[in-house]
Amino acid sequence: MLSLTNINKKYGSHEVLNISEWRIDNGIHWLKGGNGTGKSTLFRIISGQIPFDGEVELNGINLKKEPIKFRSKISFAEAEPQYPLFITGNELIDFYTETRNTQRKQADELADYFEMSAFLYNKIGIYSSGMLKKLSLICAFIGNPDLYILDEPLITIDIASADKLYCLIREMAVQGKSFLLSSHQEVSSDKLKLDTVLQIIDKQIVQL
Ligand SMILES: Nc1ncnc2c1ncn2[C@@H]1O[C@H](COP(=O)(O)OP(=O)(O)OP(=O)(O)O)[C@@H](O)[C@H]1O
Repeated sequence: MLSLTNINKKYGSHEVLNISEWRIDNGIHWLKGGNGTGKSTLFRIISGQIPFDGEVELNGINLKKEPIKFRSKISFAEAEPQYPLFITGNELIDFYTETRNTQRKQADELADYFEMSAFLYNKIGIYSSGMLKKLSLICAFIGNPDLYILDEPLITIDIASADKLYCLIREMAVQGKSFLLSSHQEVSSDKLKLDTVLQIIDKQIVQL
């Protein structure tokens, strides 16, 4: 499903990742690990957000050769989402709906599901951190990608919302969608059946 080949990422002279070969199949994958090991950097590479040396392929689509097609198959929710504070949740959702070429109905159902509908007319600047996180999760689920990358999806959301997120991930995995998650909190096996648990050790991805 997802493969990385000869990935090298440096910030200046600081080398963060050096991965010769790595691949994962469809499923739910959890990337754990300590602060600064390179999880967010890896996610930004896979989602085409930052420059890097090497090749990334998702279901046979190469990120560098077919960037638009590749991006349509992937969705990425940042650990700490940052949006313009002067737009409303609705305006952000409209943007995602339009760029992902999908119906607004899907986003409305997601907003209801995460109990965010009442806040979507408000400007993002007045959102609480949990509301902002839920908005970013709603945006991540808009469209029909093959792989969802969720960086620290559990931070700042309440227990009920976390349970809803687990439930949504389980349902979508049954439909054949794949997930790459990071979390500093343990992901308990009764909430999610993980296919692999991964960690970045010495700039490489290791399966635990
Ligand atoms: N834009 C950047 N410029 C310079 N260095 C960076 C940049 N982004 C990340 N780094 C460095 O790269 C390393 C990996 O950072 P990254 O954010 O990928 O780690 P992480 O595993 O996601 O950490 P955390 O668990 O704390 O979120 C760190 O040493 C960090 O300081």
